Amino acid sequence: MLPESPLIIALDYASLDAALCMADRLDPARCRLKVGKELFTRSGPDVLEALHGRGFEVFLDLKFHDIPNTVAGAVQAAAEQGVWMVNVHASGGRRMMEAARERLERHGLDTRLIAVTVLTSLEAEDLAEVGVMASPAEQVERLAMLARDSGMDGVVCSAQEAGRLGELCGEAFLKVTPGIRPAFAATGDQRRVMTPAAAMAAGSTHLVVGRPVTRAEEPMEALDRIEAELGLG
Ligand SMILES: O=C(O)c1cc(=O)[nH]c(=O)n1[C@@H]1O[C@H](COP(=O)(O)O)[C@@H](O)[C@H]1O
Repeated sequence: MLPESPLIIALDYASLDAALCMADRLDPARCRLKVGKELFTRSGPDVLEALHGRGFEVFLDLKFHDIPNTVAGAVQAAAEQGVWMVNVHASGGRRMMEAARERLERHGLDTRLIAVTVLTSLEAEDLAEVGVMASPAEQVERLAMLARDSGMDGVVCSAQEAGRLGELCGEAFLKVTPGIRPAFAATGDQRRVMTPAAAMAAGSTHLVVGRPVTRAEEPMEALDRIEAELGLG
């Protein structure tokens, strides 16, 4: 792993075969991989074993959100399968996040544990519809501070919020930012987006990139262009 590579490629595929086909075109020295809900629900832990076997570090993105005991058990199960990072929803609250942290510590598991703040697909009107009257930026700040105080290693947020969170929660607090759109890629369903270089300049520690690489006609070329933009490699 290039220690300086902040890139996490989202393997959002409907089958293990399709996911491994893409993984085989990527290089574990140049990126980490993210396994999300669709792929994991279809393939189960086999996908983790297959990716670990190919030398990739994996972010298991299942965004757990449930009562504390249930989330702690799920986080433990993920960590015991050797994943590099796992996440929960910060809106699950302090006791849920603390239970997850405590469970990892009790079992000596060093998987990074981060919390999702406000999804990058949501805008102010969407929050208002679910009864959150704060702006996305305010809600992200509130949830990030709660996540830090509850023992999380960092948060998932939009790059637009990463700078402010650096001031509030410190540089070492991880800011994992999806909604990354290089100039050559379509925005799609994302709302709060930024280019890779702008996202790093804004204070992101890791960039989650999905379709701009995985749907590109030449995924490696897309990765090359992002690395060039970031001055990597
Ligand atoms: O937790 C995430 O990774 C995540 C949080 C969020 O707020 N927004 C978001 O897009 N994601 C994930 O980041 C990836 C973005 O993929 P692309 O939009 O294809 O680049 C998807 O796998 C999403 O599930």
